This record gives sequence, C-alpha cells and structure tokens, in this order.
Amino acid sequence: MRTAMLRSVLKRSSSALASCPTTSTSSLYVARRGFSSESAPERKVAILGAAGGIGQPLALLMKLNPLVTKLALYDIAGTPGVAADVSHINTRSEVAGFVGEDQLGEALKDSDVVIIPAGVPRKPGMTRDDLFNINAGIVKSLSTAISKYCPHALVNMISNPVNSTVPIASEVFKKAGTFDEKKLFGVTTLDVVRAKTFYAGKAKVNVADVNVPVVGGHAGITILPLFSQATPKANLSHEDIKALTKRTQDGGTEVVEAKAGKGSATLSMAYAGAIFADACLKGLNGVPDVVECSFVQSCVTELPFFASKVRLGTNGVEEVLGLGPLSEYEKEGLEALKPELKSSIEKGIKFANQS
Ligand SMILES: NC(=O)c1ccc[n+]([C@@H]2O[C@H](COP(=O)([O-])OP(=O)(O)OC[C@H]3O[C@@H](n4cnc5c(N)ncnc54)[C@H](O)[C@@H]3O)[C@@H](O)[C@H]2O)c1
Ligand SMILES: O=C(O)C[C@H](O)C(=O)O
Repeated sequence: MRTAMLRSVLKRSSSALASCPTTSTSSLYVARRGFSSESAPERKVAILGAAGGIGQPLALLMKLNPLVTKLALYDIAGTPGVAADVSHINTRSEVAGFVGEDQLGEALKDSDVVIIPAGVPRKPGMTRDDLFNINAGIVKSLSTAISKYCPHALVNMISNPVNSTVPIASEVFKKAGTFDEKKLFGVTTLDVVRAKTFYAGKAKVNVADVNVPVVGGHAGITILPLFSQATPKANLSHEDIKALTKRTQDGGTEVVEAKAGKGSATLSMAYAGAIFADACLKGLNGVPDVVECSFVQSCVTELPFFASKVRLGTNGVEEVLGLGPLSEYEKEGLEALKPELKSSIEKGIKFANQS
C-alpha cells in the first residue's frame, strides 16, 4: 500500500517536472528509460539553510528524487529535527542533518550539488537588495566553505539578492582558486515557473505544455520574460503581454505582500529549486538536452552575469544559449534592465573583495 502511494507521488512529481518546458525531455527520459535508483550513479546533494521556509520543503522534494543517494541538510539551527523527519521517507537517499559551523565541512564533503537557500527573506516594502547587508555575509562564508570542502560541486544559489550573491560567490571562488564558471548558478527557475503559470492562465492553454524563457536577472525589471517566444503560441494583445510581464516581474512581491510579514515564496520556490537541482543532476549523469534558464557567467550581453537558457552537462554548464529573436518591447526591456543588473553585480563583486 505504502509502496503504491510512493510510486504515485514519484510518478506525479515526474510528470510535474515534465511540465517544465526545458526539462520535459529529460524528465520523460527518467520515466521512460526507468533510470531507476539502482542504475543511476551515486549523487550527494547538500542543502544549506535546510531548516528554513524553503529549505524544509526542498529537503522533502530532494528526498523524493531518485537521483539522490545522499542528502545533507545543514543549517545554523533546527536541522536534526528536519533530517530525522525527512529520513523516515522510504526513498533511495540517506539523510543526515548537520548543525552549526563545526559540522559544515562534513555536510559539504563529496557533494555533487550544493543548494543555498540560507539567508533572510523580504518583508513587505523591502526590495531584494535590502537583504544584501545580511545575506552577502552569509553567502560569502558558505562559499568559502564550499571552496574548501567541495570545490567541484555545482552550486545552486537561491539566497537573495541573486543578482549580487552569485557574483559574491564567484569572487570567493576566484580568490580560493576554485572558480569554475560552469559550476555556479543563480536559481531563476521560479521566474520561469511563474511566467508559465500566468501565460497559461491568460492564453487558456494547458500549463503542462507551456514554454517561456525568462532572461536577465532575478529582481524587478531585471526579470525579463520572453513571451514572444512562448509556446504554444497564442494571440495575446500587447496590453496582455505587458500585464503578464509586470506580473512575472512582481511575482515575488505578490507573495511577500500576501504573506504580510511572514516571509516570501517558500513552497513554489522549493518546487522551482527542486526542478533546477534535478536538471543539474541529470546533466551530471549525462542525460542529453537538459536545458534550463539560469543566472550564470555569460557573454550573451556585455554584462558578466546574465540569466538565459543554459544547456547542462556532465561538467555543469555545457553551453550558454543566446536570447533568440526579441520583440521591440523585449528589446526595450533588455536595455532598461542593464544598468540595475550591472550595478547589483558590481555591488556583489565589490563586497567580496573589500571585506
Ligand atoms: N531565488 C529565488 O527565486 C528565491 C525565491 C524565494 C526566496 N529566495 C531567498 O531565499 C532565502 C531564504 O528564504 P526562506 O524563506 O527560506 O528564509 P527562512 O528565514 O525561512 O530560512 C532561511 C534559513 O537560513 C538559515 N541560515 C541563516 N544563516 C545561515 C548560515 N550562515 N548557514 C546556514 N543557514 C543559515 C536560517 O537559520 C533559516 O533556517 C532568502 O534570501 C529569500 O529572499 C530566493
Ligand atoms: O521576492 C522575494 O523576495 C523572494 C523571491 O526572490 C521570489 O521571487 O519570490
């Protein structure tokens, strides 16, 4: 009975992953080829900030992922309980909880993928940049530990402001001599998840079939959904596209306001983080054609970091894909976002190098 229930959860999570435009082929690959727990390589995933609002549901989703064999849950408090709880789920991975800096090295050792949702979330009225003063230091110290204990891991940065925390991590890794631009990712999957949901609602198409690339960065106008490339095609007016763009850009704020002081998106973020980590694991395992949007080191524009579609492979980023044809409205959005994104990137780089 329990096995049947679990199978149904995994089957459902597999088809949910398949609804992500860019992961659909690879997710189906798992389902169709029966890439079972026995045949997939051993993979360790560490979550830093695992006892938090995102960390807990993300721990649950990664425990359900059959590609994971070891799941390390690290936080400054609360992880023994989360780990004990999640560890009772009868899926492939072994779960261990780690608490406090003394245990960070052990949590990170031999990790293939490190996911970082550690840090404070927004309250109403705040921008993501308002989190910089606290989260920059947290990300810097966690990145220092990564460069020491698992320098070859793929790093999935969730902590905000992503437009600055990714550059901070890159500088820390450069200083330590461990930077590999193929292995550092800002997680922007939630923007894609939102763009797909909002587009499907407006276009009245099946959300599971929708594809929408989202490029730029992860804050306000730096989030640029490319609805001109959305599929299935729909005959939406310019006003509709403008409204969808604005709603995608303000998606985080919509949740922050609705939560009224109790934090920001956690459940949808855990879902998005699990999709992105799953894509990284599939890439590492050699599954072909795994493509996701992510904020990475980039030559797509003149900015050193930029979110666009990225092909994932056995070393992390296999190829940073271009933007494709943009509408006039999107071209304007692209030019408009550059000054803010540039300044957030520079702020992160400066912080990492001065302190
Ligand atoms: N990239 C995105 O799309 C996206 C989406 C949602 C939230 N976020 C960001 O994710 C972060 C976490 O959000 P949340 O809602 O989970 O917050 P939360 O406060 O619920 O959880 C954060 C966790 O981080 C832990 N933490 C703090 N310092 C730490 C350290 N040095 N090492 C390890 N863990 C530490 C805390 O103990 C806490 O458990 C925020 O910065 C938020 O803005 C990003
Ligand atoms: O909006 C936030 O502060 C959290 C996150 O970046 C989001 O997009 O939901």
